[in-house]
Amino acid sequence: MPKLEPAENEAPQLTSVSVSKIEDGDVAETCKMLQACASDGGFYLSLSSDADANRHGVSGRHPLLALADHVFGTAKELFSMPLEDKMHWEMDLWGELQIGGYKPVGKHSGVRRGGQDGFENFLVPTNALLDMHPNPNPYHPDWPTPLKDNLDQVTEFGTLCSDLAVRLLVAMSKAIDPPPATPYQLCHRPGKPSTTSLAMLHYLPRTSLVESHQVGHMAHTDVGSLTLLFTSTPGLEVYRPSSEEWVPVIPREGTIFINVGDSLRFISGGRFNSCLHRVVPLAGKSLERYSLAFFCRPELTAISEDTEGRQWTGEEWHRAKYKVFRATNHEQEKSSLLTGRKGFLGELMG
Ligand SMILES: O=C(O)CCC(=O)C(=O)O
Ligand SMILES: [Fe+2]
Repeated sequence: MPKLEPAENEAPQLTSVSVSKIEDGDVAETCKMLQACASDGGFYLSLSSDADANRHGVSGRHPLLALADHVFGTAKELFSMPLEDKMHWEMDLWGELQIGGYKPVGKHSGVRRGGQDGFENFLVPTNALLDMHPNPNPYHPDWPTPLKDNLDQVTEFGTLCSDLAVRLLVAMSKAIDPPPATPYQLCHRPGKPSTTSLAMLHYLPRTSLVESHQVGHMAHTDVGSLTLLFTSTPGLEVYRPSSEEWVPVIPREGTIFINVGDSLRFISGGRFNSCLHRVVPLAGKSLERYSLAFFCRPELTAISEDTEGRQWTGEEWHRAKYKVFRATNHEQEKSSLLTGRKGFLGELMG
């Protein structure tokens, strides 16, 4: 008998850990995080706690959350621009690494077989924000107005996300037994060129503008090392390998979701699992969804080995993976690049 989709209130819980406990060196909390990386490949990270109230002032609200609110505002302004204006920044015009620019709805496969995706996104390469050289992508000084007007906050948000990702990598490297030959953070040195990027995503409500075959976000594992995901709207699901079921990620106040990508799976010698996830359509037709995803990715020249012993630089893996996002379902099924499993697309049934 097919497994029932779990109702929200009986969802098998994904692990939740507190950032302040991890940063205070709490061994049990850090082990919980490592276990989640090895099993589901993802976990909730709570940024708010009593300890944070002391650290960050009376409100106890982590500065990253306040900045995220601001960047959501920027994203909403940006996506409300006319399509023809947004297309000036179409990601293919921007640069061949596809770590910057605008992706219109329907460019990639979607969550239903044979269909297309149901979201638009705008990617901001953090290299360009911090104006690094050499830069893998041409710097595009002429940002869309909403981004230009809020560049300081967006830059600060990217910097804080990057700091947090690196602190998590440090905690992981310290706690894992046996310790890695190269601590994970040394492949993610801030200031070194990488494909690290910040994505603003907008899942459109199902109106006449969005065809019925343009739905959600296909099942995939992320190309990089750690993804920091911010959203207040459900829709994201994680595939739990141990029970072969999709588990919903339910947004919680003061909490973000972290997932392990392919690069960290490789760097960890396969001890971590890359989180297989997808975004399914919302129940209400008129609902729309915004999310922010900070993709912490290894340095362009960092070398890691996949589970079949093949070596990749950060850049090579990135290029191989992006090709498959645009392939047909038939092509995608032939390799394990997209979902980590050959012949498994994890599409939404029914
Ligand atoms: O929007 C989301 O919740 C997930 C986005 C995502 O998985 C991605 O862009 O890689
Ligand atoms: Fe993803």
